Amino acid sequence: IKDGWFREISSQWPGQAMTLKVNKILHIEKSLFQDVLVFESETYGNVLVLDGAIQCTERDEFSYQEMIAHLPLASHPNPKRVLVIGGGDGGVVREALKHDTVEEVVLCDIDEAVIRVSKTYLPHMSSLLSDPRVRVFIGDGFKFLADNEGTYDVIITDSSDPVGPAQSLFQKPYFQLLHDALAPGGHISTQGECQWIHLPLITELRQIVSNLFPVSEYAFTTIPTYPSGQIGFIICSKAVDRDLKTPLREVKNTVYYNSAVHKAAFTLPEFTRAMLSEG
Ligand SMILES: NCCCN[C@H]1CC[C@H](N)CC1
Repeated sequence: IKDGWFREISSQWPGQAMTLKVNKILHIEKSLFQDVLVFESETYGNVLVLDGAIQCTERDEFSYQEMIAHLPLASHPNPKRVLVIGGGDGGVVREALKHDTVEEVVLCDIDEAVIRVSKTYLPHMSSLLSDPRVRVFIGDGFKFLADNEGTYDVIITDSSDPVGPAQSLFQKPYFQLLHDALAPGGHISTQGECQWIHLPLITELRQIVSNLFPVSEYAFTTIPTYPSGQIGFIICSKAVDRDLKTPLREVKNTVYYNSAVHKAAFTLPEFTRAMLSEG
């Protein structure tokens, strides 16, 4: 932070950096896995930063949390058991609980510091971590998945970037574990980075999932504080005839997501569509 501005400078998005005006630094910590920073911004509320990358801000987090959760959940006929890998801030858990069919949400995040810090500084995201339908585990998602084959209707991987603790969550072995931990007809969604910056990675991910799942799609949403103002999602189904682009029911109490936005999210610009279809 220099002259009162936080700059999201990273080799992952060379030559560009989102900058936010800082009112007050609220928390700095080096956890077992990453550098944790929370600051109060002038115009985006409290901001959580891990290893220099913006994870969520109070002002725009709902876009990402709603879309990564409702795209796989609203297109699933009867999701009861949901698993969130990562997502220690609690935003995805909050969204999953908006589905009346959901009986249980299990969260597995490797870093207890993220959960602890979110409870203090991101109350609107973390408050439902204490809901009776929620169970929280601190540990490696890899191991958790391996111990829970054929169990979950929807598994959401709400991860940081493919550098540091989340690196393994962008590789083939992880997607195989996701596939095997799903109940029949299950869905996954994963944080799918940005088409303006990570198209080679996204292409690689699409190839991995198209060999594992009968149905796989890429969708994206707009979100001001992520690099280039948007973020994508890899959405897959184990059911051969499932249409992930069609919501099967309305989701109430959302701020970004609705059925029209659900369908539109899968409409890709030509440069992305072409790259992903060539593979
Ligand atoms: N719930 C936390 C969201 C984490 N996802 C982010 C996507 C964009 C990345 N540059 C940083 C993590």
